[in-house]
Amino acid sequence: MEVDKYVLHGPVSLCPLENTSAGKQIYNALRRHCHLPEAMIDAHTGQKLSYKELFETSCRLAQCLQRCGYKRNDVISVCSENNLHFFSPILAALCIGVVSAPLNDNYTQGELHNALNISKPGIIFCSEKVLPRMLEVKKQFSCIRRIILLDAEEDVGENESLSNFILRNSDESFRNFKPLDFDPDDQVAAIMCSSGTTGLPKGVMITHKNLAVRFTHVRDPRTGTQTIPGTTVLSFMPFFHGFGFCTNLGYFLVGNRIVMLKRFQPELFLRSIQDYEVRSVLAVPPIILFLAKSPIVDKYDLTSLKEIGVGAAPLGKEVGEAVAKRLNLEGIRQGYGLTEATLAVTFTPNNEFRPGSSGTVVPLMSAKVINIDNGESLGPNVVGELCFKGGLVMRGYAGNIKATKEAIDEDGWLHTGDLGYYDKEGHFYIVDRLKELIKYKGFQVPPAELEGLLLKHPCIKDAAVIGIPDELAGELPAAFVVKQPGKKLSEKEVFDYIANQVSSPKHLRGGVRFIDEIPKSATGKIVRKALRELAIKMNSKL
Ligand SMILES: Nc1ncnc2c1ncn2[C@@H]1O[C@H](COS(=O)(=O)NC(=O)c2csc(-c3nc4ccc(O)cc4s3)n2)[C@@H](O)[C@H]1O
Repeated sequence: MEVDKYVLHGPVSLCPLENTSAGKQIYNALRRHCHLPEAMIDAHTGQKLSYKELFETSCRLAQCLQRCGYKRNDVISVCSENNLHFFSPILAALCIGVVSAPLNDNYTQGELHNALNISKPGIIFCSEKVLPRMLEVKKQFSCIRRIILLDAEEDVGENESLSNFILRNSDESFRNFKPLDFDPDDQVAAIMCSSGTTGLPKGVMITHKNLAVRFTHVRDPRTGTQTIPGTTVLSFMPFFHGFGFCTNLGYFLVGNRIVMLKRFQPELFLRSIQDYEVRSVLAVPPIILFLAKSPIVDKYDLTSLKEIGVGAAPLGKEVGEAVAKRLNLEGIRQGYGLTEATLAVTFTPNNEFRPGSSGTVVPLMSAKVINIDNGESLGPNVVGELCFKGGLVMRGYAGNIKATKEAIDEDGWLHTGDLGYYDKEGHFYIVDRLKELIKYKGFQVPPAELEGLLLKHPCIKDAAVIGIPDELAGELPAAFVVKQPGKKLSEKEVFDYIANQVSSPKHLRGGVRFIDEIPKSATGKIVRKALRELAIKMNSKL
């Protein structure tokens, strides 16, 4: 173990790290939970999926994929709003070493094109809502051999419904299906979209080993009550994002009763907690702000709620304290995570609530805070870049060795691009972001992606995008634009130009500002700090 006195190590894991694939672990867990009547409940319709149904559907799908010639390292994609069967193909893929590439169901065709270029799936499981876009994009990808509808009762054109795909490609011999054996450290389980510290979205390769480490956390009683089979949890984070993806896999492993929302709807969110007597929920800061401020919260009986976890973006200390007081909780469990490290790498351990802190290092991980000028490890209460090492760190970015080496150094330390510090008791506090990444309501907005689109506009000579602080959303994407000489262009035209090409979180809600020149360093990098200061000055004149 690292001897540097300023390296912090997570506590000894209370659950043994199983050296088997995540697929085998999930298979064995689902089989164990077959007596539990409810795995997932759709809060919109009341429709239920039992653990027996989830287990059998996943085994049947594994048999289907094998019969369709899918082997280890082949890729499937799932592109759908949260759905009862979102995870069935993913659980099947985990069992046979096929890689899952979940995609944002709100992606435009252009965004889907970029993402599919990374993962190149053979089958896409999508919802009827996504199908039209997927059919258009499919024309440019010869690798895509099938599109299967997760939420259709019957086939749609030549695209099979999930039930018909299973009917036509599996039989009762699925009961003999057994997950394959392979080295968990060697096998990629999922490719998740993330832009990392800079540039365009990349494909984060999460291995079976990464998931196995996460699975030790979900069974660790120090991480909360979600560790108890049958505990009812509310799940509404997008399943395609690392936060929702990995937490739900953990819920299945434990045998939780998952009440699912397709997206956050205030009344349904509160009514679901009340009616299903939800005990635990994971959320992003905007939802915590809602719980702190909305008058409708008092209309519902939320006394079943004993645990709220939050992460993916900064949470104001006062907001967390206000919600804990309003809901009669000891505190809000904060976690800090990134897609490149599977899920949370720091987390509020049992009953060690520190307002404003994102918790302590999780088991099987190590952390250090480094001086960004000389790379030296820093002691407590000194701000520097957060770095993490251990079993949660991704394999790398798919097909991008250069970006991988920029993120993970030769000693295996993941450089997060986040600034923070830890106190004398090892509680971490996130202070700011070194990296370009903008977080709008917990969603990633890569400036480079929007800058690339802006530079394609005939009236735009140069452009830069930054995040403007916002109490509700965290940050709002804002553009600085240099017009081509003699060209006319309005702020609304720029806003609409971007909005027509990208999904909602990337819209320029922070505004569009025209300037004569984008500030750049000697190496041609955009000086975003100068733009943040300019935005403050310009706003102060509004
Ligand atoms: N707690 C936090 N405070 C401040 N910023 C936070 C943060 N967590 C992520 N971030 C920011 O999001 C960036 C990463 O964005 S990302 O790639 O989209 N990934 C994520 O945001 C991400 C992936 S998993 C995950 C979490 N899992 C959890 C499980 C339990 C729990 O209680 C809390 C959490 S947070 N977050 C980080 O680099 C950082 O800039």
